[in-house]
Amino acid sequence: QYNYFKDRGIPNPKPIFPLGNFWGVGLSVHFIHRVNEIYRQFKGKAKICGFFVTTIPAYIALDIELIKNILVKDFDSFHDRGIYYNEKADPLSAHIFSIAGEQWKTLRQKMTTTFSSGKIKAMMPTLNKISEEMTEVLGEYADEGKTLNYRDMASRLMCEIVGEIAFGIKCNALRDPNCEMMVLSDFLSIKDMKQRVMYLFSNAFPEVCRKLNIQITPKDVQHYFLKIINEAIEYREKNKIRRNDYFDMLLQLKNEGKLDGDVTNVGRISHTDMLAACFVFFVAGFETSSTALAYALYELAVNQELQDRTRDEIEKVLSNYDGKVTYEALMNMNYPGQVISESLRKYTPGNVLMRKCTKEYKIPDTDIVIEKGRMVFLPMHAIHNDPEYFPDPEKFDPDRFSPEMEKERNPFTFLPFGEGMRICMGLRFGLIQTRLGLVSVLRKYRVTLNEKTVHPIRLDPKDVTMMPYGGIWLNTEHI
Ligand code: HEM
Repeated sequence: QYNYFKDRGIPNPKPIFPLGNFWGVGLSVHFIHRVNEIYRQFKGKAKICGFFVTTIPAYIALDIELIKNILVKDFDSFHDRGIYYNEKADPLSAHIFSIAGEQWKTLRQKMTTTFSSGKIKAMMPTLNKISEEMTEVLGEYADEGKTLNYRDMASRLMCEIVGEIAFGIKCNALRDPNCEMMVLSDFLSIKDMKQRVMYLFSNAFPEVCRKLNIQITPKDVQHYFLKIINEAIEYREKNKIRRNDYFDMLLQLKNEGKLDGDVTNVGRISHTDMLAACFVFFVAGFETSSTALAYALYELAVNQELQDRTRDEIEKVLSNYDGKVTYEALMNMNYPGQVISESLRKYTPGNVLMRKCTKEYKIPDTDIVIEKGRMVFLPMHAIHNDPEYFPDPEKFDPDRFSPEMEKERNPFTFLPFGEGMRICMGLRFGLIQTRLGLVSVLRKYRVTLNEKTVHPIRLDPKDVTMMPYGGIWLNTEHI
């Protein structure tokens, strides 16, 4: 089995039975560090290399042109992510991030309009109310001179937003770090060994697992989310409640097949689609946005000059909007936007993009043929930290994203939201909520590094997300 790549003339790091190239991953080595090591070992020597997830061969694309082809030009051969889902046994798993083929295409077409700028604008009053509550909580920490784990606070902010916007409930995460949704969010880290083995197994043998009706969403998570979503559907339908939130839009799609004010009828979504669409907001939007915000604040705490510049730019832009944090004001915040981009570069929350080969694929100008069914990983965190594309990659430098610098760069070297037909569906919303978080903190407070933070940051190897070991502890001072 371990001769798979050798027989095909494709370079690969030496595997050792039975874990292949996964020894230590999830225990002493973070998954992304192993991928980065392999990228650095073979980059420049080949367009693609192989590695073994236990005994299963998978690819890592090393060449930017090949990455572009996989994501865009040859999408036809790579339209799925190869993630296990099971509509019947595990309805929450069948969300748009995981589902495949025609089923994905139809649902994506129906759901695209839910993230238009007009729809997000309508959600701004709710977002502003939540950010004001966070500002109040931070004020209490500032008054008492207590340090705060901003990695956790960023998650609590995003949890509160997801609760209100996607589930129509107030989960009180800003005041209560142990609220149910926050506690359950732990499953996203896949730290539990049994859960990790289940993920590996179900993605390696999806057909077997489908036949056996294997459920990968933990039972307590499934129970909680099905309950709150079904209750909210019933309550809103019975009482004819209308609100400007994502949940309302999904209800419109479920019941009418189109959104209020839209002319085109895109077709109704099923009840199961609705359940999974609420859940995907949590799975795809919560951890990513909070990671981007927390690391941006960490870097600005380390570099006070950058923090002052960011704050000045925020005030300058807001002065054109009567000091109000509107959708347009957030979209026009160029430098704070660059700070978020730099955070997404250095700490890329979606650290590898995944594609499953859905139709045999010959890599242009080579003899290499990728078989149908094989997984290909696109190592975006490694590319974002490659000195060839981002000189001195350890340096946090938002000027890398000035319009002039961006023009000079191959756009496929910076893909924090992915690219092509499966690009992040919540991109605009993700940017808005992250910028809103940054603005809300910096307008009123100065953050400085507390000695409790492990500095420089080390990732927690047991976590699949970009979780900093020990948290990001910052002091909060009134401006
Ligand atoms: C800063 C915040 C965010 C980042 C960095 C991010 C990143 C990503 C990445 C890397 C992907 C994979 C793209 C690919 O494979 O080409 C993705 C997909 C996705 N994201 Fe986001 N995301 C963010 C926020 C959000 C939010 C707020 C939502 C809200 C629902 C969301 C929903 C999705 C969905 C549904 C997909 C799957 C799209 C599909 O397969 O058709 N994301 N995101």
